[in-house]
Amino acid sequence: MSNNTQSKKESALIAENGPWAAVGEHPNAITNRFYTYERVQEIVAFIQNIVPAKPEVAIICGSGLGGLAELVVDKVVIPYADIPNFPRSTVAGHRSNLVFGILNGISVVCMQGRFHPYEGYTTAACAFPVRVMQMLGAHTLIVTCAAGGVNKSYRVGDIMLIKDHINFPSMAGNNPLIGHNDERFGKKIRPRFPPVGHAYDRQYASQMKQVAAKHNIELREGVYCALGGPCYETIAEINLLRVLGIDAVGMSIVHEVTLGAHCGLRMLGLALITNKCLFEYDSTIEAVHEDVIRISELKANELQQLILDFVGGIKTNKT
Ligand SMILES: O=P(O)(O)O[C@@H]1C[C@H](O)[C@@H](CO)O1
Ligand SMILES: Nc1nc2[nH]cnc2c(=O)[nH]1
Repeated sequence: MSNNTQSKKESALIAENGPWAAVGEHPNAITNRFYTYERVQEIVAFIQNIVPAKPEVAIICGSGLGGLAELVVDKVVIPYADIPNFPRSTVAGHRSNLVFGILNGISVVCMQGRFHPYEGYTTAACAFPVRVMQMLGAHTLIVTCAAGGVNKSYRVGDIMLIKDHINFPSMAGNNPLIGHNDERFGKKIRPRFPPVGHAYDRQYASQMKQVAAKHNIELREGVYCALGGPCYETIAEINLLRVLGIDAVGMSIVHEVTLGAHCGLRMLGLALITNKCLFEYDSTIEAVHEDVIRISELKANELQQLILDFVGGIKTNKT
């Protein structure tokens, strides 16, 4: 059936039966109807056939930060393209691999490449791999990303521990949990209205601060906000974000953390400040993705050191 015929049929259905016939037609609801619990189970079974060992920690690598996965030993690499119904990353600085193995003594799975809404994926599609990784056995999710520094005191190359986030897409009605709430995702019953006020684990945050202090790495702590992208921000937008108390701005993480909270993961977030945001109209510097990747790769070692040490300190969960 052509798209046109399909939408004519849907319109006729709504005209005949009222607006409730459209329930479930939000793009995220459609995605969630596709990535059902059973489909996630199928993907998990496919992966377990290749890698029987359970990962404990899931790591999502941000722009230019995929090198972390190279530190994994006893590695098994599964290209996204080989996994049934798995999306592919289309952005420079993001490879498209799931990397399994051991990182500083703990079993991990790394997403070497993430999905962003500006690539054309719904936020539900961008985030659904979090459910896959949780179902594979992960109890912890570490999200990393490149971000622009909104806080005027931040410098290029700073690493920010994410204390909290502002999910602008969700505030505008684009939350990855829109649609049917399948209570089976996660170990407990997952609620229709999950709390996210403590999505970033406070104990993990203080452990990360200790790791940074040990390595003499200055760690900022602040609020990350996600916008839809792919444009970088206007000067007026940056000034607005600053008034709102936002420290760093990016185009990812928040939908992943939302699903992570829904399925009960303990989470830690790190943003690498790859560029200073524009505040002044007479400034001539503009953000460019090539610079974002260059700075990420330049500072990757520090970020990797932090994560390596941090995961080494996570108590193995044998339950
Ligand atoms: O995947 P992350 O959030 O690290 O990537 C950021 C946001 C855009 O994808 C890109 C812009 O340069 O970097
Ligand atoms: N939205 C946004 N994302 C980024 N990712 C890296 N730098 C930036 C930035 O300045 N703005």
